[in-house]
Amino acid sequence: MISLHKVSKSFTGVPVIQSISLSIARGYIHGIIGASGAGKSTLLRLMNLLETPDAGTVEVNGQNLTALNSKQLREARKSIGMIFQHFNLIANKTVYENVAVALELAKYPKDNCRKRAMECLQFVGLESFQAKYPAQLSGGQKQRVAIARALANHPHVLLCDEPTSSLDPHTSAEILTVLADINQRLGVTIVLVSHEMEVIKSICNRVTVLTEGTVHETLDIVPKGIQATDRSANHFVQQLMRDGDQDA
Ligand SMILES: Nc1ncnc2c1ncn2[C@@H]1O[C@H](COP(=O)(O)OP(=O)(O)OP(=O)(O)O)[C@@H](O)[C@H]1O
Repeated sequence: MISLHKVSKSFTGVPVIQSISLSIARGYIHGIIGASGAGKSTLLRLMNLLETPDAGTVEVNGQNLTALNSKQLREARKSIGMIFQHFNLIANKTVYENVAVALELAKYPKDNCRKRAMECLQFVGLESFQAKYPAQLSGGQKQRVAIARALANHPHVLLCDEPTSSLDPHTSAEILTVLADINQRLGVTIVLVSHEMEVIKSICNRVTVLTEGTVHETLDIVPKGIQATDRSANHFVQQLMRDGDQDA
């Protein structure tokens, strides 16, 4: 579904992503974990070309994004939703308008906009909040609106950048359940960046461990934890799991 081939990115001459090749399988919930500054968010933003790679190619759903012009890229991005740690809602628009704006920008047929926006709000359980403003919502509700907006254009892929990091554990679990539901019921492939192993373990089928802009290891996740394929990766994952436990 997503294929990165030898992708590199530097900021002001400092390499942040170093020749990464990575595949995200269709239908998976694929976690990306690593220490602060490892390059997780940058890697995610390279998947929809919010960051332009200095080298390498990014393919999504069989389309080489790096070869597209800006109009073609705008079109391709309709099938790639994204949510963020701080929700990124528009403060002076209502809940309904926050979702509808994604449809308007994508030139969704005008007659169907209302129906589609309400469908998405219904999916996240917020249809009765349509006239409220973001400031009137809890953090979890704001993230649900952001999810509804990300779903509006029927994406094949949902990129999630620390979607639960601003939320309390209970709300965090609710949002993760919504994401698992989107994956299972709508068949959307999800990439989930988090620094918390507990978050990754709760819904991901696979995890990539990032260290200093390189892929340390990609591991399949089994219900009781992580199936490490080598001792060093196992050690690293155990360390992350201990850190996660301390956070909890
Ligand atoms: N737009 C930018 N301009 C300059 N430097 C940047 C930019 N974006 C990221 N960086 C730098 O790239 C490095 C990796 O950042 P990134 O946000 O990808 O890491 P991360 O693993 O997601 O970290 P965290 O868990 O703290 O969010 C950091 O040193 C960061 O300061």
